[in-house]
Amino acid sequence: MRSDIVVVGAGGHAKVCIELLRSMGESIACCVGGSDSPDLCLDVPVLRGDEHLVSLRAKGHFRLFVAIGSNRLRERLGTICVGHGYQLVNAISPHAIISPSAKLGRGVAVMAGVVINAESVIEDLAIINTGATVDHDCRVGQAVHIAPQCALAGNVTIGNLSFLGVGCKVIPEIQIGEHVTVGAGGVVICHIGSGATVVGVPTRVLNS
Ligand SMILES: CC(=O)SCCNC(=O)CCNC(=O)[C@H](O)C(C)(C)COP(=O)(O)OP(=O)(O)OC[C@H]1O[C@@H](n2cnc3c(N)ncnc32)[C@H](O)[C@@H]1OP(=O)(O)O
Repeated sequence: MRSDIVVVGAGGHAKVCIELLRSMGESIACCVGGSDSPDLCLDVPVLRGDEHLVSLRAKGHFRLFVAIGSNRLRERLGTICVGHGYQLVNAISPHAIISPSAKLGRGVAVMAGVVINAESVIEDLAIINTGATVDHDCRVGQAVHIAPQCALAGNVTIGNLSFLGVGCKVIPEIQIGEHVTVGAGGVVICHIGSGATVVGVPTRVLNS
C-alpha cells in the first residue's frame, strides 16, 4: 500500500494544503483536478478527471486530502472518496496551537497561526484558515470554512457548510445555522438562521 497522499484539487487552496502536508513530513503522490486544471500544482503533477480517484485507489493509494475551497464540492468529493475506500487525513500546520481537549474530525485543514481552544469541536472537512481563532467550547460543523483572521469567541456554534469571510468576528454564545455566508469583516452579535447571507458591523441580512 502507498502511504503518500493524493490531493484532490489543484488551485490556490491546494497549494497551501500541499505545503501544510509537507510541513508535517508527508509526501504528496499527485493532485486530482478538473478538466481545466494546470499540469502542475506547485511542483506536483495533476491528473485531470475524477476517474483517476478509482485508478489511484486500485494502485494502492489510500490516504487522501480534499483541498477544495468550495464547501459543497469539498463535502461531496470527501463523501465520494470515502466511498472509494480512501482515508481522509488532516492537514495541520505545525504553527497552529490546538488545545489537547479540542476534537478534530477527518479531512480538516488548520493553517498557520490558528488557535483552537479548550473543548472546541471541528467536524470533518472543515477549514480553519490562516490566523483564525476558535475559542473554548465552539462547534464548527462539517465542511465549514472559517477564512483567515476570523475570531470566534467562546461557545459559538457554526452549522454545516457555512462560510465566514476573511476577518469576521463572532461574540460568545452565538449560533449560526447551516449554509450561512458571513461577508468579509462582518461582526456577528445575533443568532443567524440557516441559509442566510449577512454582512456588516454588526451584520445585517442580505437575503434569507
Ligand atoms: C485564503 C482565502 O482567500 S479564503 C477566502 C476568503 N473570501 C472572503 O472572505 C470573501 C467574502 N465574500 C464577501 O464578503 C462577499 O462580498 C459576499 C459573499 C458577502 C457577498 O457577495 P455577493 O453576493 O457577490 O454580493 P455583492 O458584491 O453583490 O454585494 C451585495 C451588497 O452587499 C454589500 N456587501 C458585500 N460584501 C460585503 C461585506 N463583506 N461587508 C459589507 N457589505 C458587503 C455590497 O456593498 C452590496 O451592497 P449594496 O446592495 O448596498 O450595493
